[in-house]
Amino acid sequence: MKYCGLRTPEDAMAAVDAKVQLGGLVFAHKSPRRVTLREAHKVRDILFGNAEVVGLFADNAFEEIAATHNAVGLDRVQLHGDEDDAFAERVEKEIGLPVLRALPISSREDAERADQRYGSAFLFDARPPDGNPQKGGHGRAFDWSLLEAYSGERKFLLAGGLSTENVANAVRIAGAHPAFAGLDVSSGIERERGIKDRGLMLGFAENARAARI
Ligand SMILES: O=C(O)c1ccccc1N[C@@H]1O[C@H](COP(=O)(O)O)[C@@H](O)[C@H]1O
Repeated sequence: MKYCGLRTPEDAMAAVDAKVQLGGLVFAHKSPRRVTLREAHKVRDILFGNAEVVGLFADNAFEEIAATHNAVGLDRVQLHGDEDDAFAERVEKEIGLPVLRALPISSREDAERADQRYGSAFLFDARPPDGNPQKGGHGRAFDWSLLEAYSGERKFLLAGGLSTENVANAVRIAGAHPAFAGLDVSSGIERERGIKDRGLMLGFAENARAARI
Protein backbone atom coordinates (compact mmCIF):
# COMPACT_ATOMS: atom_id res chain seq x y z
CA MET A 1 0.00 0.00 0.00
CA LYS A 2 1.25 3.50 -0.85
CA TYR A 3 0.19 6.74 0.80
CA CYS A 4 1.06 9.64 -1.45
CA GLY A 5 1.40 13.36 -0.90
CA LEU A 6 3.01 13.16 2.56
CA ARG A 7 4.09 16.68 3.49
CA THR A 8 4.66 16.85 7.24
CA PRO A 9 6.25 14.75 10.01
CA GLU A 10 2.71 14.08 11.29
CA ASP A 11 1.71 12.70 7.88
CA ALA A 12 4.78 10.47 7.89
CA MET A 13 4.08 9.19 11.41
CA ALA A 14 0.49 8.37 10.50
CA ALA A 15 1.73 6.50 7.41
CA VAL A 16 4.13 4.50 9.58
CA ASP A 17 1.37 3.78 12.11
CA ALA A 18 -0.85 2.64 9.24
CA LYS A 19 2.02 0.28 8.27
CA VAL A 20 2.14 1.23 4.60
CA GLN A 21 5.02 -0.13 2.53
CA LEU A 22 5.47 3.00 0.38
CA GLY A 23 5.30 6.72 1.16
CA GLY A 24 5.04 9.26 -1.66
CA LEU A 25 6.69 12.69 -1.85
CA VAL A 26 5.27 14.90 -4.59
CA PHE A 27 7.77 16.93 -6.63
CA ALA A 28 5.38 17.58 -9.54
CA HIS A 29 5.29 21.33 -10.18
CA LYS A 30 1.57 21.87 -10.51
CA SER A 31 0.54 20.21 -7.27
CA PRO A 32 -0.73 21.56 -3.97
CA ARG A 33 1.13 18.61 -2.40
CA ARG A 34 4.56 19.56 -3.73
CA VAL A 35 7.21 19.48 -1.01
CA THR A 36 10.42 21.43 -0.63
CA LEU A 37 13.66 19.47 -0.17
CA ARG A 38 13.63 20.49 3.50
CA GLU A 39 10.10 19.09 3.98
CA ALA A 40 11.05 15.98 2.02
CA HIS A 41 14.00 15.31 4.35
CA LYS A 42 11.79 15.46 7.43
CA VAL A 43 9.30 13.01 5.96
CA ARG A 44 12.08 10.73 4.68
CA ASP A 45 13.73 10.57 8.10
CA ILE A 46 10.52 9.26 9.67
CA LEU A 47 9.77 6.78 6.88
CA PHE A 48 13.34 5.45 6.88
CA GLY A 49 13.37 1.78 7.91
CA ASN A 50 9.58 1.66 7.92
CA ALA A 51 8.52 2.38 4.36
CA GLU A 52 10.20 3.00 1.01
CA VAL A 53 10.27 6.57 -0.25
CA VAL A 54 8.75 7.19 -3.68
CA GLY A 55 9.44 10.49 -5.43
CA LEU A 56 6.52 11.51 -7.64
CA PHE A 57 7.39 13.55 -10.74
CA ALA A 58 5.19 14.69 -13.61
CA ASP A 59 7.07 16.03 -16.64
CA ASN A 60 9.90 17.32 -14.45
CA ALA A 61 13.30 17.68 -16.13
CA PHE A 62 15.62 14.67 -15.90
CA GLU A 63 18.19 16.82 -14.08
CA GLU A 64 15.64 17.78 -11.43
CA ILE A 65 14.80 14.13 -10.76
CA ALA A 66 18.48 13.26 -10.45
CA ALA A 67 19.19 16.25 -8.19
CA THR A 68 16.19 15.45 -5.99
CA HIS A 69 17.39 11.87 -5.58
CA ASN A 70 20.89 13.08 -4.70
CA ALA A 71 19.47 15.46 -2.10
CA VAL A 72 16.75 13.29 -0.56
CA GLY A 73 17.67 9.65 -1.22
CA LEU A 74 14.67 8.12 -2.96
CA ASP A 75 13.93 4.40 -3.25
CA ARG A 76 11.74 4.66 -6.35
CA VAL A 77 10.64 7.20 -8.94
CA GLN A 78 6.98 7.53 -9.90
CA LEU A 79 6.58 9.09 -13.36
CA HIS A 80 3.07 10.53 -13.56
CA GLY A 81 3.20 12.83 -16.58
CA ASP A 82 3.55 12.45 -20.35
CA GLU A 83 7.10 11.11 -20.14
CA ASP A 84 7.97 8.77 -23.02
CA ASP A 85 9.52 5.33 -22.69
CA ALA A 86 13.02 6.58 -23.47
CA PHE A 87 12.77 9.03 -20.59
CA ALA A 88 11.58 6.33 -18.17
CA GLU A 89 14.40 4.03 -19.29
CA ARG A 90 16.94 6.82 -18.82
CA VAL A 91 15.70 7.41 -15.26
CA GLU A 92 16.13 3.72 -14.41
CA LYS A 93 19.48 3.27 -16.13
CA GLU A 94 21.21 6.56 -15.28
CA ILE A 95 19.71 7.36 -11.86
CA GLY A 96 19.51 3.71 -10.92
CA LEU A 97 16.04 3.69 -9.36
CA PRO A 98 13.08 1.51 -10.32
CA VAL A 99 10.38 3.42 -12.18
CA LEU A 100 6.78 3.14 -11.12
CA ARG A 101 5.03 4.13 -14.32
CA ALA A 102 1.67 5.85 -13.87
CA LEU A 103 -0.71 5.26 -16.78
CA PRO A 104 -4.23 6.64 -17.22
CA ILE A 105 -6.88 4.01 -17.84
CA SER A 106 -10.19 4.93 -19.41
CA SER A 107 -10.69 2.14 -21.97
CA ARG A 108 -9.89 -1.54 -22.51
CA GLU A 109 -7.26 -0.46 -25.04
CA ASP A 110 -5.43 1.57 -22.36
CA ALA A 111 -5.21 -1.52 -20.16
CA GLU A 112 -4.29 -3.83 -23.07
CA ARG A 113 -1.47 -1.52 -24.27
CA ALA A 114 0.00 -0.88 -20.81
CA ASP A 115 2.39 -3.81 -21.06
CA GLN A 116 4.13 -2.18 -24.04
CA ARG A 117 5.30 0.68 -21.83
CA TYR A 118 8.65 0.88 -20.04
CA GLY A 119 8.74 0.58 -16.25
CA SER A 120 9.52 -1.85 -13.45
CA ALA A 121 5.90 -1.71 -12.31
CA PHE A 122 2.75 0.24 -13.15
CA LEU A 123 0.34 2.46 -11.34
CA PHE A 124 -3.05 2.55 -13.02
CA ASP A 125 -4.92 5.80 -12.41
CA ALA A 126 -7.95 7.66 -13.74
CA ARG A 127 -7.46 10.11 -16.60
CA PRO A 128 -7.25 13.72 -15.32
CA PRO A 129 -10.17 16.06 -16.09
CA ASP A 130 -9.97 17.64 -19.60
CA GLY A 131 -7.71 20.67 -19.68
CA ASN A 132 -6.47 20.23 -16.11
CA PRO A 133 -2.67 20.64 -16.07
CA GLN A 134 -2.27 18.46 -12.95
CA LYS A 135 -1.77 14.87 -14.09
CA GLY A 136 -3.13 13.12 -10.99
CA GLY A 137 -4.33 13.46 -7.45
CA HIS A 138 -7.86 14.48 -8.45
CA GLY A 139 -9.72 11.91 -6.37
CA ARG A 140 -11.28 10.43 -9.53
CA ALA A 141 -11.80 6.69 -9.92
CA PHE A 142 -11.94 4.77 -13.21
CA ASP A 143 -13.93 1.68 -14.09
CA TRP A 144 -11.91 -1.00 -12.27
CA SER A 145 -13.43 -3.80 -14.37
CA LEU A 146 -11.10 -2.52 -17.19
CA LEU A 147 -8.14 -3.98 -15.27
CA GLU A 148 -9.15 -7.38 -16.53
CA ALA A 149 -7.82 -6.31 -19.97
CA TYR A 150 -4.27 -5.95 -18.60
CA SER A 151 -2.50 -9.22 -19.40
CA GLY A 152 1.04 -8.26 -18.36
CA GLU A 153 3.05 -9.90 -15.62
CA ARG A 154 4.57 -6.72 -14.25
CA LYS A 155 2.88 -5.73 -11.00
CA PHE A 156 0.54 -2.76 -10.72
CA LEU A 157 -0.84 -0.52 -8.00
CA LEU A 158 -4.41 0.69 -8.29
CA ALA A 159 -4.84 4.45 -7.83
CA GLY A 160 -7.46 7.13 -8.37
CA GLY A 161 -10.32 8.15 -6.16
CA LEU A 162 -9.79 5.50 -3.52
CA SER A 163 -11.35 6.19 -0.12
CA THR A 164 -12.29 4.51 3.14
CA GLU A 165 -15.75 3.91 1.61
CA ASN A 166 -14.74 2.21 -1.65
CA VAL A 167 -11.47 0.52 -0.69
CA ALA A 168 -13.04 -2.86 0.13
CA ASN A 169 -14.71 -2.98 -3.28
CA ALA A 170 -11.46 -1.92 -4.95
CA VAL A 171 -9.61 -4.77 -3.25
CA ARG A 172 -12.34 -7.22 -4.24
CA ILE A 173 -12.16 -6.25 -7.94
CA ALA A 174 -8.47 -5.40 -8.44
CA GLY A 175 -7.31 -8.06 -5.99
CA ALA A 176 -8.63 -10.75 -8.31
CA HIS A 177 -5.97 -9.81 -10.88
CA PRO A 178 -2.74 -11.87 -10.63
CA ALA A 179 -0.56 -8.76 -11.13
CA PHE A 180 -2.28 -6.67 -8.45
CA ALA A 181 0.31 -5.42 -5.94
CA GLY A 182 -1.62 -2.94 -3.83
CA LEU A 183 -3.29 0.45 -3.60
CA ASP A 184 -2.13 4.04 -3.88
CA VAL A 185 -4.18 6.85 -2.34
CA SER A 186 -3.84 10.57 -1.79
CA SER A 187 -7.11 12.59 -1.89
CA GLY A 188 -9.08 9.91 -0.02
CA ILE A 189 -6.94 10.29 3.10
CA GLU A 190 -7.24 14.10 3.19
CA ARG A 191 -9.68 16.32 5.08
CA GLU A 192 -9.12 19.08 2.53
CA ARG A 193 -7.07 19.25 -0.66
CA GLY A 194 -3.42 18.66 0.24
CA ILE A 195 -4.06 18.24 4.00
CA LYS A 196 -3.79 14.67 5.27
CA ASP A 197 -6.09 13.36 8.02
CA ARG A 198 -4.64 10.88 10.53
CA GLY A 199 -8.06 9.28 11.18
CA LEU A 200 -8.63 8.67 7.47
CA MET A 201 -5.07 7.37 7.05
CA LEU A 202 -5.56 4.79 9.80
CA GLY A 203 -9.13 4.00 8.70
CA PHE A 204 -8.15 3.44 5.07
CA ALA A 205 -5.47 0.91 6.02
CA GLU A 206 -7.81 -0.84 8.43
CA ASN A 207 -10.55 -1.15 5.81
CA ALA A 208 -8.08 -2.30 3.15
CA ARG A 209 -6.65 -4.99 5.45
CA ALA A 210 -10.12 -6.11 6.50
CA ALA A 211 -10.70 -6.70 2.78
CA ARG A 212 -7.46 -8.75 2.89
CA ILE A 213 -4.75 -6.75 1.19
O1 LIG B 1 -1.09 14.13 -5.79
C1 LIG B 1 -0.79 14.96 -6.64
O2 LIG B 1 -0.85 16.18 -6.38
C2 LIG B 1 -0.37 14.52 -7.99
C3 LIG B 1 0.14 15.47 -8.88
C4 LIG B 1 0.55 15.10 -10.14
C5 LIG B 1 0.47 13.78 -10.54
C6 LIG B 1 -0.04 12.82 -9.66
C7 LIG B 1 -0.46 13.18 -8.39
N1 LIG B 1 -0.98 12.23 -7.49
C8 LIG B 1 -1.18 10.86 -7.74
O3 LIG B 1 -2.42 10.62 -8.38
C9 LIG B 1 -2.91 9.33 -8.04
C10 LIG B 1 -4.35 9.40 -7.63
O4 LIG B 1 -4.53 10.23 -6.53
P1 LIG B 1 -5.94 10.36 -5.75
O5 LIG B 1 -5.92 9.30 -4.67
O6 LIG B 1 -7.03 10.17 -6.73
O7 LIG B 1 -5.89 11.72 -5.18
C11 LIG B 1 -1.99 8.80 -6.97
O8 LIG B 1 -1.05 7.94 -7.59
C12 LIG B 1 -1.25 10.02 -6.48
O9 LIG B 1 0.01 9.63 -6.06
